[in-house]
Amino acid sequence: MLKEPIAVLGGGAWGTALAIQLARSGRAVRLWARDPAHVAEMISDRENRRRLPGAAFPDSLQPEAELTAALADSRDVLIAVPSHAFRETLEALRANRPEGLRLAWATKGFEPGTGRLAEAVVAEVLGEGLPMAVLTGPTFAAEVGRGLPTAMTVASTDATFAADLADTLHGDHFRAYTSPDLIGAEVGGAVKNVIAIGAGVSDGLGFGANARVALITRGLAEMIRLGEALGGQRDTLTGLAGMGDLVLTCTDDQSRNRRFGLALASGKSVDEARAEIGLVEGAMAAAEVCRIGAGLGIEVPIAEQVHAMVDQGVPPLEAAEQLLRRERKPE
Ligand SMILES: NC(=O)C1=CN([C@@H]2O[C@H](COP(=O)(O)OP(=O)(O)OC[C@H]3O[C@@H](n4cnc5c(N)ncnc54)[C@H](OP(=O)(O)O)[C@@H]3O)[C@@H](O)[C@H]2O)C=CC1
Ligand SMILES: O=C(CO)COP(=O)(O)O
Repeated sequence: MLKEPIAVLGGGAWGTALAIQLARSGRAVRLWARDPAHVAEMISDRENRRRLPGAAFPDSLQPEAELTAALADSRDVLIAVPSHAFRETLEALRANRPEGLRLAWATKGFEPGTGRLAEAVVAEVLGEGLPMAVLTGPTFAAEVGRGLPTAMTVASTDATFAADLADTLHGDHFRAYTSPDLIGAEVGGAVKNVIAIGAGVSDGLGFGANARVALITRGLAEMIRLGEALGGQRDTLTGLAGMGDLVLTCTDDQSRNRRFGLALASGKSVDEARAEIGLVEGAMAAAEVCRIGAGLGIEVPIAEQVHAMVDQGVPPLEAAEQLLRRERKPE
């Protein structure tokens, strides 16, 4: 087990839950958040009351307000900020780049506005050749914070880095599976959020269990088509990082993406739903899934209707009817 520190960048629910899980192994963890007042609260409370209340910090977890301090003795860095803040965080990291950097991220989404995968953004900002890993899978932060049984995927281009991360995360109630398929893992985590908005809308409109499962299954088909075309593997997309996370997010109200869909179906506007729920990655990713699909000549009909509702003001019932009116075709 590695004892050298790891820095977690991002003091949201997920950065905090992962920092706690990494620290449960006894490894030193520096948790950096951008707001010094928030960090001061975490230092005195020994928990993140703003974002993950009730999950006590293990002794080896140290909140940090200064990025330079968080990175001073950590060559392993895990980014857990939202996708819209990913590039900016990489740029801050570049300015303080540790010697021998190995970079992981737990962000789920494509870069808003460009549709780039996170690994492409990493290569652009930090250069090629860096050991990279994605932490993903069906993992609600609150449940990880409470120590409830969880399984996740650690996908990496570097087998040693994957093994080091998985060893640190793995524990009595936590199973970390390794994979070499970074792209499949990334696409699964980004696309499932879009489909979960659709599942929330469907349930909110009262469509029932048949429609929900039809969306999940046909959503998986969209995810696999897109993921394979981008270079990901089918096994990854039908595993924890793809189907697992898709089912979790489409079926449980802990999901913000699902709740956003429920809110739209109840008549709330996109802005009202966002204000109520906070971060909704799928609302940003829908346009990017459509952009990537169009570029590759791949059909993504569910993502298109989510994009229409979120970005073009199409009412939920009309979007659902568009999907139902599509031509009959072989499965
Ligand atoms: N929550 C979950 O269960 C899971 C989340 N994820 C993914 O993790 C990522 C983060 O989500 P989550 O932690 O839940 O989000 P939260 O909404 O809980 O928190 C977002 C955090 O990001 C911080 N942040 C926003 N912009 C910046 C920035 N420019 N620089 C630094 N920090 C910034 C916010 O800081 P501030 O508090 O100051 O606003 C906040 O602490 C998302 O991509 C999500 O899909 C993945 C798996 C599970
Ligand atoms: O990614 C998640 C669980 O795996 C969290 O999903 P939400 O962002 O929809 O809450």
